Amino acid sequence: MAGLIRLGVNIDHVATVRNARGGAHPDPVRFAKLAAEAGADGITAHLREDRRHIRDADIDRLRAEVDRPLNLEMAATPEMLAIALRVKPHAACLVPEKREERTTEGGLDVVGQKAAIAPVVKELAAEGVRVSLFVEADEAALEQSALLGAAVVELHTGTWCEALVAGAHGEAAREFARLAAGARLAARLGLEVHAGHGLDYASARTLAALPEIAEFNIGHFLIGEAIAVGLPETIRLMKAAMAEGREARAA
Ligand SMILES: CC(=O)[C@@H](O)[C@H](O)COP(=O)(O)O
Ligand SMILES: NCC(=O)COP(=O)(O)O
Repeated sequence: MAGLIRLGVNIDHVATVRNARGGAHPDPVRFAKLAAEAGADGITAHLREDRRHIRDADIDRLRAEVDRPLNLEMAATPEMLAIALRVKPHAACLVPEKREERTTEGGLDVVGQKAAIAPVVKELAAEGVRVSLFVEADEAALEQSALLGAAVVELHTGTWCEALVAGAHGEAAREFARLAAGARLAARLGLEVHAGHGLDYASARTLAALPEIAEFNIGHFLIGEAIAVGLPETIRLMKAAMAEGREARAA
């Protein structure tokens, strides 16, 4: 039987909530520590070029304060490369980025952009950073990823997850078959196989059956669920604080 799949917890959207008010609360580093205590195998954070959620200082603190491997998601740009070489995360996952997108919309064009990606992979690897390429589960992308010298590919699961949520059964079945074939090919090419984007309990359960997959990176769903699951206790603590204030006044 294949070993257990590692879980990388993406804390981007703690920072999204923090930034909505421009203050320091909630703190993504606190959530990363809680995730680590709860069994997360790694922490993932995407430092977008527009800094819409995670910021440079978050990355520095995640590296310094959290006792789990940090997977830094980044565009393959000179600015991000300089940051990664300074921070030296455990891993760097190169992802495509568009300013106007709400979230990552697909895999990296490793074939069309190989000239730009190759030196980034090389420099990171030379500094001991494990390089992962976030790609579609397609033959050309996987073969090119191996040629580029990446240690890992993270298969983009977003299209499959969207089809599942929409109840588009035919498309979901085709996408799952593509992911399964991609995972097999990537493993044959000597790449470690990760998967992520849009995963929830149901899709993670289904995808975990693929024996080649070593790691999932999951964020948006986990943070959304954490708000729901954590709300009752938070309300209890707030009511207790309010009652204590009243009692103190009466005393
Ligand atoms: C690369 C990927 O699929 C995501 O982890 C990415 O970080 C999504 O970006 P947002 O967190 O900004 O939605
Ligand atoms: N690389 C995928 C990731 O880190 C989390 O993606 P999502 O669960 O926030 O969609």
